[in-house]
Amino acid sequence: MSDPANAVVRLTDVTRSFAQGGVTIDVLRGVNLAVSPGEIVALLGPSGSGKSTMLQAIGLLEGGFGGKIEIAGIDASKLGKDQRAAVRRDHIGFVYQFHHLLPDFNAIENVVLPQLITGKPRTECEERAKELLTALGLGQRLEHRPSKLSGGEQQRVAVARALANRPRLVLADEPTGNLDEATADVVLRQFLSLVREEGSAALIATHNERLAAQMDRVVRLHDGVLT
Ligand SMILES: Nc1ncnc2c1ncn2[C@@H]1O[C@H](COP(=O)(O)OP(=O)(O)OP(=O)(O)O)[C@@H](O)[C@H]1O
Repeated sequence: MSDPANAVVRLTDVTRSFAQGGVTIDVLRGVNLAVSPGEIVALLGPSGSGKSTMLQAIGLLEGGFGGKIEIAGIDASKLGKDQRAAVRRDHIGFVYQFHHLLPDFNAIENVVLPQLITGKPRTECEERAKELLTALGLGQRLEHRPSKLSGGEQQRVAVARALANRPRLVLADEPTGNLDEATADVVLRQFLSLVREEGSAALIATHNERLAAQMDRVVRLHDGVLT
């Protein structure tokens, strides 16, 4: 399914090591991956295998990586901090295990804020926020603050926020890991269906084989490489 010619993200021999207490741990030992436009890829691997480290690398959140990371054809290893932030803003949406919503803002406002940064008029941002939240079944929760939402609802707002700027790539780190099994199923189904509708590509880290089976492709991180 991957087409290396127009990959949304391409990793070539990506490495990452951490030095701790005089010992060096090689977490990523030469990761290669290409994700096609619109493709949804599950990233499986046991705890500590480096899934979060890999997502942080792709999200251009941290330096210190070896190899090459290209996002939408842009070689990120050649970019400075501000340029990396611009690539992140223009092309990437994130969903984390914990929602990280702003507690003093309601659902709509949490989805509007990342859009305002791009300079879009507020009314347009609000329309987009409403559209996404309604598609996720939150049409009756638009004005609720995070503390007034259930865990599954909070996570759905986080999904809407990640998709707000129409990213070409969505990165998700255990997006339903904090939810009970039944809620996780519902939220993941809605998440995948919206990502498909929007045409974004996605790389979703999970421990859960059953959830991974709902995605287009599964890659496994083991001993620092993908299999
Ligand atoms: N900043 C850091 N400094 C030192 N070691 C780190 C750092 N970040 C991650 N590690 C180490 O890298 C390894 C991989 O961690 P990572 O969080 O990427 O794994 P993971 O597969 O996401 O695990 P989990 O599924 O439990 O979240 C672990 O051994 C971890 O201790």
